[in-house]
Amino acid sequence: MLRTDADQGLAAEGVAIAYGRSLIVEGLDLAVAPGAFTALVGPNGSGKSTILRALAGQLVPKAGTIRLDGRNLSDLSAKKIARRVGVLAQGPAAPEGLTVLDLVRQGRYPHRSLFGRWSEADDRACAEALALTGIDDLAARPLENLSGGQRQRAWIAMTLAQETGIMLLDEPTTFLDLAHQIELMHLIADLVAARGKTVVAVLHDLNQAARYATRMVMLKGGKIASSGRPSEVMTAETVSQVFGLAVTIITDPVAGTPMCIPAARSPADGPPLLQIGHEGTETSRS
Ligand SMILES: Nc1ncnc2c1ncn2[C@@H]1O[C@H](COP(=O)(O)OP(=O)(O)OP(=O)(O)O)[C@@H](O)[C@H]1O
Repeated sequence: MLRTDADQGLAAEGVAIAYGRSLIVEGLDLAVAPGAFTALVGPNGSGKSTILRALAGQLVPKAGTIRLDGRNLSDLSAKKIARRVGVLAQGPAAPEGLTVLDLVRQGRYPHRSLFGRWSEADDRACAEALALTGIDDLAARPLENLSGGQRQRAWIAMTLAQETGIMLLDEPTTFLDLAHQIELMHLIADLVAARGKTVVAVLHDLNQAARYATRMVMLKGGKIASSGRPSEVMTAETVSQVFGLAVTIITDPVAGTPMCIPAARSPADGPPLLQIGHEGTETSRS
């Protein structure tokens, strides 16, 4: 059969997802752009994690189809999916006593056959994942003795060691201090630009999303409110409408990407403490 670009990567077609009787997502059409960094953004409870879990094959849609490289995800084994799609869940848990290196080595599981021996390629992938996340020196430490940010980097390293073409990351910057957040965003952007990875990341920081992602998908109430390049999605009108918050969009003075500044507090709270001047500069309330 002739394969086309449409057969490569992940795509949801007419997907509905429910927890029991509550329908969370309906009529979702989302073709994940191959070789792009897509940021999934939206208010709390808008369905970001739910959609990510469905794209990872962890939730079976009530209706519609999710395709991986043209094949129905529901027809593929967990191991087959894991060779192609790496997943960083939100708040993952690990058994007590597991060291960072043990965890990272788990990332190689999808590449091992039943009696397959640990290979040099496995070692190299783990070493590289530890180095990329800057946690080589923590390799022997049990996970439960680490700070939240160190633990989060260990989980990211495990996902990297999996060496998949597609990575689905649910709030990867959770627990990370600002410097490590920026480092991680650079790392993701580099993996996409230099290694052709496809990344979908749930992000709460709209400005980081607009700065580093090449595409944004903004959700509201389980539906796509807007999708496209950050400059297309990050408009004052869309952000205000989706988040119910008046905002001003200025140009990020460093990256040149759209940057969202909340323009006012709720009217009940009185006038804003800070107002945005015409040139995008902050002026204090007098
Ligand atoms: N396991 C579950 N069982 C029942 N309802 C759930 C479950 N997980 C999520 N939900 C509900 O589904 C809706 C979407 O949740 P989801 O976690 O996908 O949102 P989100 O956009 O990722 O939110 P947040 O930004 O707060 O992480 C919410 O109303 C939530 O209460």
